[in-house]
Amino acid sequence: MKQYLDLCERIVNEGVWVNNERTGKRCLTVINADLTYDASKGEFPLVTTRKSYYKSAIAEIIGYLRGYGNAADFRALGTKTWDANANQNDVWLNNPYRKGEDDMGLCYGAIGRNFPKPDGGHVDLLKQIIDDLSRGVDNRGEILTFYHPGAFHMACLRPCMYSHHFSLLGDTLYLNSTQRSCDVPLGLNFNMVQVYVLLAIVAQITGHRPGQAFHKIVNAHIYEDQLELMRDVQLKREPHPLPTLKINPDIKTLKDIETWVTMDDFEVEGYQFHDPIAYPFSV
Ligand SMILES: Nc1nc(=O)c2c([nH]1)NC[C@@H]1CN(c3ccc(C(=O)N[C@@H](CCC(=O)O)C(=O)O)cc3)CN21
Ligand SMILES: O=c1ccn([C@H]2C[C@H](O)[C@@H](COP(=O)(O)O)O2)c(=O)[nH]1
Repeated sequence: MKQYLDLCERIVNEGVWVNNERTGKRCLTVINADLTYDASKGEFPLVTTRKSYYKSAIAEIIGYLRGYGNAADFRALGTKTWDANANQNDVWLNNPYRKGEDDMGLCYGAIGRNFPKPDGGHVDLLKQIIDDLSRGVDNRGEILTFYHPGAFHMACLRPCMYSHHFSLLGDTLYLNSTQRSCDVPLGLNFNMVQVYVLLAIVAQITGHRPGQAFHKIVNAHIYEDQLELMRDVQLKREPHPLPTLKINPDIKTLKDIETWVTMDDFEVEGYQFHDPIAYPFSV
């Protein structure tokens, strides 16, 4: 929690105003932040200085792992967070590749689970990684990437947290996740949860102990219409101790994640939080 609040303070104190053409808004911005979550100690990185909707965040990452490319599938899993990008952005609404209501196009898991090969066909990057890690193999390239510049024109948004690199040391699993662009009040609140859950659940289904997750952010920003709430409300609050996350131990395979897992399989214990803050969202 301290590293999140330190990043927010740093943006407020040292950030530089940058015009963003896509949203038409100005963002107070810093470059480079490195956050670490220690899953071996069960340090679940949940924001406590406002109510955090962690089930919604977990639904997003499970949807990516399932290869979803449709906001209705995300809603069925428990999050409405893709509705706006799928259905309210004029550039995407006018894109000839958009396949109707709720389509998000080729992004996130829709790419990573079905990555096009230049010589034809596709690769399921996640399945390859799970198969290797389950055999105790780390080939030093266990990278789940959602980043395909050749598909950007076929998606509602480029992936923000675009790369997840797994490593094995003995029986401990590590994760390095990289994010190119980060909406710190809204997105990061979710992304921290997602990095932790990704490490914890992949460790669980491949039979390893979760170690540390290293989360690299390149462009970290606060939108102009979020600044006052962050500076004058959220940053004035005292954080509570971190809660712990319990994942249903019956989840044992990638197939389980793909077929029956719901948000009821994730329980947070000991979550103390301050009142909700409704930050404006930029489509
Ligand atoms: N501008 C922007 N910021 C983001 O963080 C973001 C995007 N766009 N587009 C793609 C996804 C969608 N994400 C989102 C979208 C909405 C919320 C949001 O509204 N969160 C509220 C309520 C969540 C709920 O009730 O489920 C929050 O208070 O956290 C969070 C992340 C993260 N991403
Ligand atoms: O997981 C996510 C997804 C999105 N974001 C934020 C970061 C930016 O504010 C927008 C995306 O805009 P771009 O113009 O494509 O950079 O969404 C996030 O923080 N986390």
